[in-house]
Amino acid sequence: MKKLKLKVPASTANLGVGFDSIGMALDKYLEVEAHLSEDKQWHFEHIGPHLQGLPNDEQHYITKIAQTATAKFSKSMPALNLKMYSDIPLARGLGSSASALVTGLFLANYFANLKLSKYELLQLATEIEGHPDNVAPTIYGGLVLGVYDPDVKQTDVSYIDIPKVDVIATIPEYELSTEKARKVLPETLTLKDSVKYSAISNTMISALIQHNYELAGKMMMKDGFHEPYRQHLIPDFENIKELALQYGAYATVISGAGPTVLTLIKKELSGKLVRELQNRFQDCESELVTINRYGVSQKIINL
Ligand SMILES: Nc1ncnc2c1ncn2[C@@H]1O[C@H](COP(=O)(O)OP(=O)(O)O)[C@@H](O)[C@H]1O
Ligand SMILES: N[C@@H](CCOP(=O)(O)O)C(=O)O
Repeated sequence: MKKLKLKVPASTANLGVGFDSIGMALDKYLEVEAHLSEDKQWHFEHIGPHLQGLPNDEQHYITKIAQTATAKFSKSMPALNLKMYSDIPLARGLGSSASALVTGLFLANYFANLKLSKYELLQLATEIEGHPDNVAPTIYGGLVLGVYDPDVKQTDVSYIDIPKVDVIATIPEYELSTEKARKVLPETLTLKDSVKYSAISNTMISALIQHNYELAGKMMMKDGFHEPYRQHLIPDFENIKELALQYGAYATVISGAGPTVLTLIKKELSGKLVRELQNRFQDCESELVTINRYGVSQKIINL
């Protein structure tokens, strides 16, 4: 019997101005061990606090994704026995659903023998998710920029060096589903505003490439695509940002759809700030997170 082990990273999307387009993989993981189920039924064992309450049968999101992927190639997905552990809190803006989606696709790829490359898996992942900002870094690692064109179902991605900064995630104890946080966004933007915010986004990326973190940070905090509409859903956001900027942060932005708040800061200053954030915002968990460079990893074990 063969067992597949997956280690699937979390991600932080948007980085302020890169709505639905920019994301970075983080060293927090969904870890999965899977083998064929003897009784041909799906079984899930969820370990740790974050996965409690998820279904333990074929209603599971991961099962549905695996079945969707295999059906697309006219194959059938065998039932699996899965053991999962995660340190990615759900519905906090750290890409837990993208990690689950990528898990489902990698399981389908291996157990239904689809033989898809990472590039092809990314195409599939983005087609399901609708935007590549979480799934692309989750699959490839690092900082990824991407665009999905639904008319031709094509995703193109590009990479830049990971920023040489420390990253602090301030994670509230309450959940905010991406679905809810997308409902507060406007349907349209004027041409004038679209030009302004894409110019800000372009400048942010160029500054990141040049390791000019002061300018990149300044641009990140000028977002007009999503942050102004979502801030009211995260009552501590402005106070966290004010404190971080007092402590010398380059930028503080909403991570993904929130409610996690992400701060980029010089390595020399991050320790002091993370302790102060923990002290001042005791209902949140503030932690230093490192950037994951390699994306999802998989190992096959012969039992
Ligand atoms: N490991 C997982 N297995 C199954 N479903 C998951 C898993 N992780 C996340 N999900 C689903 O995704 C939802 C959270 O997705 P979402 O609102 O997009 O937030 P985020 O992706 O920012 O954590 C969860 O409530 C759950 O339904
Ligand atoms: N671009 C999306 C990203 C959602 O990320 P998540 O981690 O909150 O699922 C959005 O901002 O809606």
